[in-house]
Amino acid sequence: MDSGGSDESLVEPKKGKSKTPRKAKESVLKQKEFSMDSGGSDESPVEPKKGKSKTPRKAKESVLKQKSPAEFFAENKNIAGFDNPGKSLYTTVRELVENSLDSAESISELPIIEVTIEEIGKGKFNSMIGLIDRERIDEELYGDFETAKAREKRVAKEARDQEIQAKNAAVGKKVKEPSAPKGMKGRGEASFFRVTCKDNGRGMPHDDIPNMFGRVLSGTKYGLKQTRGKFGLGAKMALIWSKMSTGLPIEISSSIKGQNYISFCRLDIDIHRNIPHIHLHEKKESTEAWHGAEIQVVIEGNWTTYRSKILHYLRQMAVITPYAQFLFKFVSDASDKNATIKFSRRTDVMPPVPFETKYHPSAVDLLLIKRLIAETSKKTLLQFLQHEFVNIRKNHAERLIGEMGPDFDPKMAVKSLTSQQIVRIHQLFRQAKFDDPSGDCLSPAGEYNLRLGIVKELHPDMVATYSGSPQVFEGHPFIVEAGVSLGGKDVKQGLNIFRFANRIPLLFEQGADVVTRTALKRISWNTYKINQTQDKIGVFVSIVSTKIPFKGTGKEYIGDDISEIASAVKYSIRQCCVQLKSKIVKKIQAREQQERKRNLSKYIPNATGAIYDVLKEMAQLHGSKRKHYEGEEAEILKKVSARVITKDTLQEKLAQHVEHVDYEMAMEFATQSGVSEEPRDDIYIQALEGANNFIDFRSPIFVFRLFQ
Ligand SMILES: Nc1ncnc2c1ncn2[C@@H]1O[C@H](COP(=O)(O)OP(=O)(O)OP(=O)(O)O)[C@@H](O)[C@H]1O
Repeated sequence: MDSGGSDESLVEPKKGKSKTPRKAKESVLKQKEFSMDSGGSDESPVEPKKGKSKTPRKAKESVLKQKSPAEFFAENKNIAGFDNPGKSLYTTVRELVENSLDSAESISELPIIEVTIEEIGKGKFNSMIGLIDRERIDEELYGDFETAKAREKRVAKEARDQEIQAKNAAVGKKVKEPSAPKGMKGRGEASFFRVTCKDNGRGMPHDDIPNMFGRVLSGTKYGLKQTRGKFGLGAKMALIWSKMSTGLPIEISSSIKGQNYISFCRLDIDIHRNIPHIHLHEKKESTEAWHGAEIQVVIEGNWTTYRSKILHYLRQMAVITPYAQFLFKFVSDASDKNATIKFSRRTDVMPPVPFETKYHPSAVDLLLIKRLIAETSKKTLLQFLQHEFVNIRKNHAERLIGEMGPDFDPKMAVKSLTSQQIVRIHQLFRQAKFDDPSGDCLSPAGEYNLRLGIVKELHPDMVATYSGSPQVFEGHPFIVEAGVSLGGKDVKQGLNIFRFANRIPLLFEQGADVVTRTALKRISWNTYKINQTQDKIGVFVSIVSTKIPFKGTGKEYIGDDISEIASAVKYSIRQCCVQLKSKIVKKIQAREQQERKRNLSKYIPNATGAIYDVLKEMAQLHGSKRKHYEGEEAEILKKVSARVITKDTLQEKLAQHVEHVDYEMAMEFATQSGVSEEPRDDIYIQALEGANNFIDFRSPIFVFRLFQ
């Protein structure tokens, strides 16, 4: 429990690097600077004073105060996706799962992730924190207290409602869910959950763990790299929420490949100072060869209302990361609520690991240029331009320096640049033209994975996918991939939209998202023979980038205001629609033709009857010499008289002909709509023995002969 900030357990945050030397550049722990956050250093020139400023002021509201980032996010937790207990349970699961995926992928390990949500009853929770369960004494104090009169009224109303429902059910009308009784005051009983997430990822350096989990805005993913995490916030928000709702600390176990111990850390966060507050931090002997992390946090939540969202999230995550294995468990004292769901790995093909890239000159602002100058190891301006940015080669850098003016020189010390000179560089970066960043550093899900996911998830009748080439917004490369499906199981009529950003499923704030808006407003589905309201349309769009322009830190949607992204999304969806259109048109044509042939069969008896009557009449005329026929006609009439051609033979021939045409149409139909929908024919491989130097693949309708 929170010991109220005992000094012995406080870890002095280490700026930037931990003691342990690390090789991998991308895992260097960084913290975002905040003026308030002095990191506990005594040299800090301005000690933030809580409460009052020196100047005496009368008006209370004008008292100057500062907040730490942890305090800010604790007070505004909704902007990080922690709006209410249910949503907080969902966001906690997703933050932990996304960290696990990032971690396993960063070492090219096929992810194996186990998520357990254990429901903790009030009694168990109280005993965990050493609180004695108390019986209610004064019932009237409680929000759910009802007077005898109110109870009577409620029971009568419930009885009336039940009667109406029974009547409705009897006449087949839709039965409404009974609403919760009104008039309850208070927030009701809280539900508590222990959330555990275990992975087989990179693990964390022992000394960095406290800052990674106990200092808001610290993480290893601030560089320009496609990662799910970005803000250095998610895990800390789970801890802040646990501190706010249960007061319990977070527990982290971690081991790095080749390490012979497991780091264990139990900590909470000093919200006012934004530093970790360590309860226990130790190295345990390890006998197993496990590497990865296991994070455990106890929070208030609401499983009933967010169950489907959490499962939906995991299912969609399994769609976009089919190379990962997820095991989800819900454990409760009520055994009928228990559930175990395994999302098995469906492919071993993992997209390549995205790599860190440098800034594009058009993506930097003044502040960033200053930071890059302060951090660079390069000595001269020329080296700085050439090595700290993408798409500036040596001679290009020289030309740019020439353009900056007479007080610039390729050999000048980059650290000696004045503020004005930096502004000049910035101005030139904005005006000059540079090649677009290549997008090599990105790792999209891939058309194959996307298609696999769609087919697995929706079992559609038709699907088309498209993978766009890298594009750029504000100097950041991005790639859009899309899939459009028609039909399938559990798909509602109209548009069913599935959004992914840096391989994270986005489930909330759908209405304002660029994908939803594009699909709803900018695609004229009719043009592609798709009925926007009647057809069951699945629209999948996955965007990857070194910077996903999420609205808010909750990573719930991408706004519709970045024209480059909006038009790339539109283009990708349209490309899928174009592919679908040709399939749809052919399918319609084939179906119409097939229909025509079937109609023909229907008329065979009448048609043959009529023809045969005419032939018989003609044969009689020909036989009685009242009319003379020659050649082929005479031959036919002779066969009619000899009863070689009868009504039955005619009918048979006509039926055979229609059957034949129908078969051809069916074949064409099968080719167009995919073999999976048609009965399959076996094909046979000829035995290898024998003198032949070829292998035949035989089917009733074709033979493939492969020569050796
Ligand atoms: N399961 C894990 N395995 C390895 N490292 C982890 C794991 N979970 C967290 N970390 C480390 O802790 C850091 C902080 O995680 P946190 O979730 O707070 O932020 P983030 O993932 O960097 O960004 P975001 O707030 O956008 O999710 C990460 O950058 C990562 O280095």
